[in-house]
Amino acid sequence: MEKCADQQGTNGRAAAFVGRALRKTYVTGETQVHALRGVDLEIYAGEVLVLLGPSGSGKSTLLNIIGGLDRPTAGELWYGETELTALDDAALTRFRRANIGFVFQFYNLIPSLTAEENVRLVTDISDDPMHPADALDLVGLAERRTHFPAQLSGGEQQRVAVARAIAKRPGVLLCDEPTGALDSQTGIRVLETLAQANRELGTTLILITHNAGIAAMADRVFNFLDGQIASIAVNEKRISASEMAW
Ligand SMILES: Nc1ncnc2c1ncn2[C@@H]1O[C@H](COP(=O)(O)OP(=O)(O)OP(=O)(O)O)[C@@H](O)[C@H]1O
Repeated sequence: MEKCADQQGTNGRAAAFVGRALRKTYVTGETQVHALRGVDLEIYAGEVLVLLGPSGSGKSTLLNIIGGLDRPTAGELWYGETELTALDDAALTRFRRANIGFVFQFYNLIPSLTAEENVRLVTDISDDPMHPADALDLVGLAERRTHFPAQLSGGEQQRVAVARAIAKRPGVLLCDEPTGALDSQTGIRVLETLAQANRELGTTLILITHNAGIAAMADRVFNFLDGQIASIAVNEKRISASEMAW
């Protein structure tokens, strides 16, 4: 397929992702749910992007498609020079392994493994990973390397999950409600860690949240409504997680 997308964003930054006319329809028996109804998007390399919108508006569906966990029903999606929608399953899995880190609301750590061993699960199968101890150091948990998840607070467990996601040095970090299960102080600490990865590793950071206050730490905000991006807000100046109103 011819590449139809302009790879330079309006502000001159290179686009990490370009999507055109993305649709996703879930079919369950007789019922069809149109989760994405023709989404056009550009996501710039190195930006912090927040996806906001009511429950069911399509945010997670889009995040899963960007991360190569799912495929659109129609439309095309590019990552740099690669058309993701043209890849077979094996190639899409390779793309995901090489380029994407995920952080979910529930940390999904393996209870019988220490913090460091949880991170090592990912670094063992990556090409150019950080040392697991360095990734834990980056999220401020160097002293907790040998602790098991049950010996860590919720926020600390989420920071282990962040360390696990960034240890393979992914180009893109996708976070679905990463602070949804955390109190404000702990949530802010986790967001600071994510912002630090964006700053120090240049990782493109895409974050779903229901907390509109978090939008202030983004470069841009996609406001979702009924399976579409209804509007895009640009923050001229983004604030640090610690300055945020929760
Ligand atoms: N696997 C699935 N099968 C059928 N319908 C689905 C599936 N996944 C999502 N949907 C539907 O698609 C629509 C969009 O869901 P999605 O999870 O993307 O929304 P969301 O904006 O992330 O919502 P939330 O904020 O509640 O997580 C919803 O109506 C949802 O019920």
